[in-house]
Parts: sequence; structure tokens; C-alpha cells
Amino acid sequence: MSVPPTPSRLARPVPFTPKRPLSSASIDDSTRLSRATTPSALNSTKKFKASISSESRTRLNTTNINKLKTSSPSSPKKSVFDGVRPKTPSTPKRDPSPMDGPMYSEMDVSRIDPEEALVDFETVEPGDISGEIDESLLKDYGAEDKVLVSIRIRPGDAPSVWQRTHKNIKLDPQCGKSPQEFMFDEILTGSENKPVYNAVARSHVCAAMEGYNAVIFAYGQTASGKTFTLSGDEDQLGIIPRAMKDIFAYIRRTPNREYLLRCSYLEIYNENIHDLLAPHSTSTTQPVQIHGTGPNVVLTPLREEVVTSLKSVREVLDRGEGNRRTATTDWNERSSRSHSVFRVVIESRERGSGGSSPDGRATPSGRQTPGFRPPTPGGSRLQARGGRSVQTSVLSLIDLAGSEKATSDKDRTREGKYINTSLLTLGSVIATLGENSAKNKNDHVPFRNSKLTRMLQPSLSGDARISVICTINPSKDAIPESTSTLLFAQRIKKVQLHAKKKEVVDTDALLERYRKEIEELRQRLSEREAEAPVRSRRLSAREQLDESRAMHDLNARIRQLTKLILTSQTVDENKGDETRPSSPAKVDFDMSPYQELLAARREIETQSTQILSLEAAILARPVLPPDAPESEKDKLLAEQTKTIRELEIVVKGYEDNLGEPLRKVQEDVEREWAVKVEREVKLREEKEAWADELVKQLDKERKARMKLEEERQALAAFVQKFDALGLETTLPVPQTKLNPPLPMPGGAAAVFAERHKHRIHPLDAIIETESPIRLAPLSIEPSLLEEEWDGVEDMSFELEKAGKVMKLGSQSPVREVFGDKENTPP
Ligand SMILES: Nc1ncnc2c1ncn2[C@@H]1O[C@H](COP(=O)(O)OP(=O)(O)OP(=O)(O)O)[C@@H](O)[C@H]1O
Repeated sequence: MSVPPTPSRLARPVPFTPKRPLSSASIDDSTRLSRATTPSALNSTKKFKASISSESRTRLNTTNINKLKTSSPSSPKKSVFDGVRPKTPSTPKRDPSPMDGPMYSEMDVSRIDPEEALVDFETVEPGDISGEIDESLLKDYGAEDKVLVSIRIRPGDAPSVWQRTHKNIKLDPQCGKSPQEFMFDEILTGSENKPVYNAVARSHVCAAMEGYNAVIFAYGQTASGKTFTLSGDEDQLGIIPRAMKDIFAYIRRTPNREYLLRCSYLEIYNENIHDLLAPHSTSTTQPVQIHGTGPNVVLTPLREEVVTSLKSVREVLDRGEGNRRTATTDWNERSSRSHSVFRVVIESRERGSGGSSPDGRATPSGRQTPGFRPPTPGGSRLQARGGRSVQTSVLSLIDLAGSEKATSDKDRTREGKYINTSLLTLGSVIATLGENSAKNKNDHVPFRNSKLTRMLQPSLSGDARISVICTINPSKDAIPESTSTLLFAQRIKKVQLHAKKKEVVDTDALLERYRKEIEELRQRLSEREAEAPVRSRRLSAREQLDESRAMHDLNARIRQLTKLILTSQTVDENKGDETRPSSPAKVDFDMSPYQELLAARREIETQSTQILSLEAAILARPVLPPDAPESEKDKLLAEQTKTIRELEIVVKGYEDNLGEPLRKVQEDVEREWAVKVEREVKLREEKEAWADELVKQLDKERKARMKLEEERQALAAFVQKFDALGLETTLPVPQTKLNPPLPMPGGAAAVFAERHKHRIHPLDAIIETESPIRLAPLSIEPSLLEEEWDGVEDMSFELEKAGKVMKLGSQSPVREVFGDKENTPP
């Protein structure tokens, strides 16, 4: 098919993109011409006045430098609401040392305090936004968990050999027998990039702003329009500049959030990854390595630059392009054989009044404590704070190598021509993923067979929303390649996705909560421990066990929280000498078992905390850069080995010295206390029985006393009456049957006295028995009987005074009275 002359719009002079030879027979001369005239979208310096770093200064030509020097890289951006919220987005953390030389970049994320490089609706410059976001244009393709696959047919000089409707495409029947019809999400033509962007990229860019990882890549034969679609030119901005404009427009439309944007730019060439933002010397000597597997793939060392405006995005892209060109002698060859990946990491969180911790205390910006952070894109830089979680997503924009390079054609191999391993593997990975999804299989996916697929593994495994734009050349010569591209597109359409938003909770708020809880628990624990000796006397064995368990639970919770804090990698309060393991403390066996137990437990706590601290310290230990001298690495290794050995000693010492002995002590204490308590309970029961007996005895005694009292009163009344009658006489009364002789002194009374002397009082028996109450010896009131004896002595005295011959001595007056009564003549 003859090719008409090149359209005039394709014949613009290209300041940045030099001509490159087109590959093989598929591209004719006129196509080559049109291709060679593609202006680089990256050269649209009119639109993007990039800020400049010292590094880029060395790379750009004098004209560019003079032009760019007019804008200061570190001058704060002018807010649209001047004076409302001044920003210093590009403040470096430290002055560059002379050693840094070209290594230094002001916007390098490792040198910037993320808190000072935030972008929000106030700081976005009106010129940086698209102003074109029309919600009705946003088709949420990604929500269907399918890859969005679109075909773009490049305009050509001849009529296209492909027939198309809105979603269907097939080869003109005149050009092929029974052509297959393909169906995709969009079939696009023409040179307008805006509808292409709206159809294939805008919803994915918005998804990235909402927290989803998103990947947009262009696949197709060399010169089919991949770069034109992704980068565009100054008239037709491609997906990358439009995406960046939409990102800033999105920020402008979202007043309640603040954003940290950082970019990386890399190239995969000959299965080597080159960091396009690192100086050429560094990127060649230190190729980027892929570490990790599955969703945890990280690239290192890879430079990331914070961007706060389109100008800074522009600078990053320019620098990347500059480095890419410097690296090659044949730019066109390299460009069509290499994959370029531009990544934007978008971190955002709700806007707050500044850095304040959950308890209201002001916190400094940036991370407060050193800790390990993944040194690659995707790792979080922004700190969740004040309960505001951080959302992180990555937008990857990939310009793949020409797909014809993916062929494994034997002839090509024999000729020693280059085979693009990454593209070949991408094809088989996509094929397997599609098959697995369609047939619900779980076949091995060869992600690890190439750098590109390994890097894309998380996204292709379903962790991202993917849009693929497959570009085809409309010419007849390109039919085999275009068909191959359509088949690739068809396969990738089958891949199933399940992208999820990624949110990082406010670890500071959590940590603060943990710390408070630990403080409270420690307080409670120390109070309990202080009370323990007193309480233990009052508590039953059961209660003591409960108490011991409660204390154990408190300790366990403290341990758990401490571990949470330490493993969060943001706290290392015990750093320094305190983290050195100390030898396990010996238990002081002079202490009481209970105190001993508590002391041992405290010691265990200390040991556990030390172990955790050491673990955290090992985790937080800075990783040496790959270019570090061997001696440094050896030193680090030796230090770590030493720490590990010390840790092992501590753990062993803990188990040997405290583990088993502590368990034994605990058992002994429990056993001892159980015996004690049993004895006490028995004693108490005996005491209670004695007490009951005593009560009974006392009651009996009381009753006897009352009865005797009544008798005494009756006798007293009788004697009084008797006296009142005046019947007493001095005459001796003849001894008759009715008047028996009075007992002689020392007679019955002596006998009674003797008996009384040997009488055992019931209370004496009680007193003599060992009483658990340990009462003081009872001062028993004299019995009424004894009182009566005393009273009779008095009476005897009175009778003597009255001249009575009778000597009553110790005779009971009762007997006397009744005796008298009995002997009274009738
Ligand atoms: N839709 C289009 N409208 C106008 N010109 C286009 C279009 N697509 C591509 N071109 C032109 O075709 C030429 C080749 O395009 P481009 O460089 O984008 O191809 P490519 O697929 O990126 O090639 P490579 O694989 O070598 O990177 C360029 O000059 C470009 O301007």
C-alpha cells in the first residue's frame, strides 16, 4: 500500500527527540519521517517552568539553565490565598555537603520533611490544574475488577486496514481471510489526546487519588504511538501531563485533605533497571535491584522526588529524559527497546490544625523517632497523626518497548538480534493470568522471569486498577504485529483484578493510647504489689490465687502493649546502654517467698522488655547502602552477631535463673499457704465450739445466781420479820428432838469449807484448757453461796453481840432459819 505524504502536524521540528531508524520492514519511509518529527512532550518548557536542582543544572544546556535559573527552587510557592498558609515545600533537611556534588537533589524525598512539602487546595496553583474534570466523563472501569483495555489506531497516510465501531475492531476483509473480530472497551483513532485520556486514563487517575493503586501502560509495535499517547507533545498533551494536571485539580477540589506527592522515573533496558533520577554515574554503577516477593516488591536504590507543582513534575521528567539520553549512543534504538516507568506515589490524609498528638500535645513535624522505612516507592512517608490515617497509592505510567521486540522468532535469535525478555515474559504472564481467571485455575505465573513482570507483580496480581492502551499501526505491512497486539489485548482483558484501598491507621494515636494504658496498668500493678503482704494475711487461699492471677494478667497486658509499641518501629525509648542485655538477676532467697515471687516476676518483666527492645533495635538498625565498603558491612555483621549472642545469653539466663526457679517458688508458696490456711480454719472451728460452750455455762451460772438471790432476799425478809417480833431469848433452850444440838465449830462447816476448797469450778476447767481466744483468766465473781457464807459471818457477829450462845460459824443461815422454824413449838 502506498503511503501519502506526511500530515503537516506530524512534521513539527523536534527539539528533544532525535531521529531514530525505524525497525525492519514494517515501517516505510513516510512513517519514519512522521515518527522522527514527533516532538517530545517532555520538552514543553513553555508550559512547565520547572524548578531546578543543582543536579539538573549540570545536565541541562546553558539556555535551559539560564531560563530556569529565574525560578528559585526553594522559594516558597505562592499560595492562591496568600498569607493564609505559607508553605515551604522544598526546604531541604540539611545543607548539601561538598561531597554530595551531583548526587544531591533538593527535592529528594530523603532530604525533605514531608510535613513541609504537603500540597492542598490552597497551595495548588490555578495554572497547574486541568479545570476539565467532568464527573460525567469518569467511567469507573476499575470498579468492575476488569482491566480496561483500549485500542488506539494511529493515523496513517493510507486508509487504515482496520475496520472499527465503538467497541469492535476487525481487519478489513479485503486484507485477510475470515478476519477475527475483537471487542474492547474503547476503539480510538485520531490525533486528539484529550478524548484518549478521558477514555483510558482519567478514571484510573481519580482512582489513584482515592487510594487505589493504578497502572496505565501503552503496548504496541514500535512507532505505533505509545509515546505519543503517554507523553504527547506541546499541542497534544499526553496521559502523563494530563494525569498530573488532574492530580492537582483533584487536590484543588478536595479542601479537606492534604497530599504528599513524590515521583520516581526508571527505565528497564537489557534487563537492567536504571534510575533515571539518579546521576548517570550512580545509575550505571548501582543498577536498581528488585527485592521482596508478592505484594512486598521493593526497588532499591531508587530516588524519589517530592513534587508540589506541575513545574516540579516537569523538572523531574526533564531530568529523567536527560539522563536517559546521556546513557545511550543510539537513542531511537534504546527508546524502542526499553520500558520507561514514571511513578507517582500519592499519600494523603485529612487536613488538621497541624501536628498534634491525640492528647493535644504539639508534636514536631516529621517522624519523631527513627525507624525503618522502606526506601522505595510505595513506602509511607507521611505520618498518620491526631487520629488521621494516611492513604497511600501509586500511579504507574508505563511506556513499553516496541512489541515486535517480544518475538522469539528463531531467525531473530539466530541472527543474534535482541529479544526483549521482559516483553516476552509479560506476554506469558498475561496469558497465564487470563487462563487462571477464565478457568478458575491456579497455574504458576512466571513473574520472576523478568524485571518488568517482577516489578509489576503486585499490580498484575490484582492489587491495582489497570488500563492498557494498545496502539496499532494502520498500515498493511504492520498487520501481523497489529494482530499480535490485539491478541495480547484480548488476553489481558481476561485478567481479574481486586484492587483495594490502602489506608494506614494513625499509629501515633494508637501508640499514645498504648503508652497510657501501660502507665495505668503499671500503677495498678505497683499498688497491688505494695498491698500484697497485708492483703495476703486477710485473703483465703482461693482469693490469693485469684489475686496472683490478676497480677499475672496485668503483667501480660503490659508485656503485650510494650511489644506492640516496640514492634511498631517508631519507639525506641530504651535505646543506648539500656538496651544492652544485663546478666539475669539472682533471686534474693532471704526474702519471704511472696516478696521473692514478686521480685522475680518484676525481674522477668524487665528482662522481657529488654529482649523486646533489643529486637526492635535490631529491626530499626539502619541498613547499609549497597555501596558501603566491605569493612562497614563486616562491622555491622559483627555487631549484629554480637547482639544476637547477647540476646541468646539473656534468654537462656532468663530461663535458667528465673524460669524454673520461679515456677518452683510459686508452687512452694502456694503449698505453704494452703497448709497454713487449713490449720487456721481448724483452729477457728475449735474456738467457735469453745465459745458456744462458754455461753451455755455462763447462762447456767446466771440462772443459779438469780435463784440464790431470790432465796437470799426471802431469808433476809424472814430475819427482819423475826427480829421485829422480838422473840430472841438468852435462856438456854432444852435440847429436844425439836431442838437438836447446834453443830460444833469445825463440824459441818469445816466439812463444807473443805469440800469448797477442793471443788473444781466449771470455768476453771475452761480456763485451764488452752483457749484459742486466749482470754485473760476470768475474774469470776464470787458465787452467791459464798456471799452468803460471808453474810452469815456478819450475822454471827451480830448474834454474839446479842448475847447468843450459839456459834453459827460457817453454818448456813438457811439451815438455821429452817431449823429454827422446824423447832419452833406449835
Ligand atoms: N495518534 C497520533 N497522531 C499523530 N501522530 C502520531 C500518533 N501516534 C503516533 N504518532 C507519531 O508517530 C510517531 C511514532 O510515535 P511514537 O514515538 O509515539 O511511537 P512509539 O510506539 O512510542 O514507538 P517506540 O516503541 O519506538 O517507543 C511519532 O512521530 C508520533 O508523533
